[in-house]
Amino acid sequence: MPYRDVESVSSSNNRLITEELDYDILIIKNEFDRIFLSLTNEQRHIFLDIMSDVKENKGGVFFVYGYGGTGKNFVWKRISTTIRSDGHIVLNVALSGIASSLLPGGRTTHSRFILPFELTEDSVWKINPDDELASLLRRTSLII
Ligand SMILES: Nc1ncnc2c1ncn2[C@@H]1O[C@H](COP(=O)(O)OP(=O)(O)OP(=O)(O)O)[C@@H](O)[C@H]1O
Repeated sequence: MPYRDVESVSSSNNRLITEELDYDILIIKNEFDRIFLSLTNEQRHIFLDIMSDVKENKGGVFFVYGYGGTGKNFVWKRISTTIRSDGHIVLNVALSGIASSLLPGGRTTHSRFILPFELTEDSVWKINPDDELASLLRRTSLII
């Protein structure tokens, strides 16, 4: 018998990873189909650029700018449903609680990454490579 992959064994015991994979794929796929055809050309370009890096595991960083109501959250929903319907992990975070509630499965950045409340220019975020959160980050395809 082959040895079991250490990362996959620890993943199955990791509450944070289990939570992030605990989406109803059928509901996600329905949501995906609903949003699929309605992206504007500009939204489609953003979607394809980001998804291309995600699929090739390139580790890119994107900054998407747009006035209020121009459809940024709409693109995040489309990207999130695409990644989740493939059984992968996307973490949706925002600085404020209200903003995070607009994102599918959203959490505040402080809560998700267990950041210190008092942040200064010199703040350093430490994470132990053996922590559940570190394993979650290793399994994560995209952070929005
Ligand atoms: N391609 C689209 N097809 C249909 N509806 C869309 C599309 N893009 C955006 N919308 C709708 O337009 C409204 C505003 O979009 P959204 O909330 O994504 O904008 P936003 O840029 O994230 O706004 P804000 O910056 O204020 O949070 C929403 O009701 C959204 O469902």
